[in-house]
Amino acid sequence: MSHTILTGSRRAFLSGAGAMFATSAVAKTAKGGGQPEKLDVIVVGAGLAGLNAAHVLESQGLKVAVVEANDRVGGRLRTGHAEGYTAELGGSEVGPLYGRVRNACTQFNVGLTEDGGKSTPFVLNIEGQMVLPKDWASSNANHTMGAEREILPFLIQNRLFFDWVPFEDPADWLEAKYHEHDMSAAAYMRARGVSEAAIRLADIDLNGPSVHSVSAMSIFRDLARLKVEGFNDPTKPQYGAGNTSKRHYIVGGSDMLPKAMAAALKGRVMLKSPVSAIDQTADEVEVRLMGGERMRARFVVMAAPFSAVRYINFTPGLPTAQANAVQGAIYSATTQFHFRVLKPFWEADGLPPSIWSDRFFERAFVMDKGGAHGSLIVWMNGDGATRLDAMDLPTQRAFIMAELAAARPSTAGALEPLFEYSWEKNPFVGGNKHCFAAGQVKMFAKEMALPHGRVHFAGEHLRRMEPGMESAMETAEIAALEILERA
Ligand SMILES: Cc1cc2nc3c(=O)[nH]c(=O)nc-3n(C[C@H](O)[C@H](O)[C@H](O)COP(=O)(O)OP(=O)(O)OC[C@H]3O[C@@H](n4cnc5c(N)ncnc54)[C@H](O)[C@@H]3O)c2cc1C
Repeated sequence: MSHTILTGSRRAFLSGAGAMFATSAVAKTAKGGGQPEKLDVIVVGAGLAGLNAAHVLESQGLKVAVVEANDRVGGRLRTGHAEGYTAELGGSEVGPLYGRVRNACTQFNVGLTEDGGKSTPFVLNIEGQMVLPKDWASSNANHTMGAEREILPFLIQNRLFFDWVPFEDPADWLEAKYHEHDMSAAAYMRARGVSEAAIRLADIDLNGPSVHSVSAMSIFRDLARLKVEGFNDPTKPQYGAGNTSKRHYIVGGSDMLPKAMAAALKGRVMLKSPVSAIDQTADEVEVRLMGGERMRARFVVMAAPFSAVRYINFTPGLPTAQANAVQGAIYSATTQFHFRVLKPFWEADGLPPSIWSDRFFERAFVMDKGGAHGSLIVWMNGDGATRLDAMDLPTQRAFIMAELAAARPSTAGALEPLFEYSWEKNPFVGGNKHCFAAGQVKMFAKEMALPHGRVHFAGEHLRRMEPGMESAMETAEIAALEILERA
């Protein structure tokens, strides 16, 4: 069997713009009867979590290898490039309190900028009507009730849940006294007299599968953390220009950071190497790759999302709470379509450029980058994206363009497709972020991150305090420290 070892050439290989890995970098593993190489730690997954765990462990002298299922490092940090346009298809905003991400940028010589592009004002497109935000309260497309009528559809979730957050300190969300809030966001709203029309609109904006499945605790945890970073005006959106807290973006694209981190590792980063099984004894762990290769180490950091861990066989099996957390994990699907704007369609109809809609495309942000007239990004979350994932992406794209034109005829002929990406269709990621379904915080949130013998867990899905990229870094640090205490 032929193996490619990425050692000396790895740095140049990884830092090449848009580098794609043609060969799996599996080294010194054995198939069948050969003697597998002994490592201190095998890290599964080359997202931020896996790469950060590998760095912390290497910095303490441990021998580490990273195995990655896909043909690239970075996981949910993924940047597309077209002439004059850099498209972030995954994580991009570096929050003001992302100490670990910011440190890593300094350590690995990756730049940060405040310039992430500017978004533009929205027009609402509800029940086939174009409604200016100032006219929403009196619009006949607005079926919400009483004081709700004043709240713009994309602010309903923020506005309502912000006032209901039951804990001040985001670290408190695991405490048993808050378990009574661990019910679906829809049930939570209903119990507080929110109209069905408002619940339906809140569902469109949710970054989770659906308000009917996601626990209110998932929303509270996010909002409590946002409050700490200074988001204290729920009359503004969390995203885009509405969020005034200082955010940064990675120069050259978000995936520059994981590429730099991978290039700086001493050990191997093995691409196209999906792990299929983890067998452990009291002394060591054997990791089996889908190709049949086996590797051994004293410990494993499992930094794959639970949506992918569910396809890995563990012997002995995971404890019940953790197995339930893996099998029951729900992820928010996200699909994005990026278009270059060929002509300023908003000048033709005199409406604000961006659109927030109850049609399939949900959100269409016009940004000031990507050409003379900027770009348009369609961003679908949750069940809305899942509904379309049965179609292949080109079919989805054609459908979305038709939907945009039906909502707003001036977009016809005004958009040139650039990129599209569905996170749910990536079987090794499965979605944008982990959410708890109703009842799951109570059922297993405390146990899901515990080590299973010699296997330690890391990744965004195990977040305690921090969100997004920072949570990947934080949980990796915890897993690495747990191992260092035992090594
Ligand atoms: C559209 C989108 C927008 C986002 N926006 C932001 C934002 O603005 N700010 C922010 O902070 N965060 C944002 N995030 C979230 C952020 O990107 C993630 O939280 C973070 O990158 C997750 O890192 P991770 O290492 O935990 O997981 P991942 O990045 O998913 O890495 C896991 C890795 O494990 C690999 N893997 C899976 N199964 C196996 C297997 N069997 N064998 C080997 N390898 C395997 C996967 O291929 C993957 O590379 C966004 C995410 C998305 C998708």
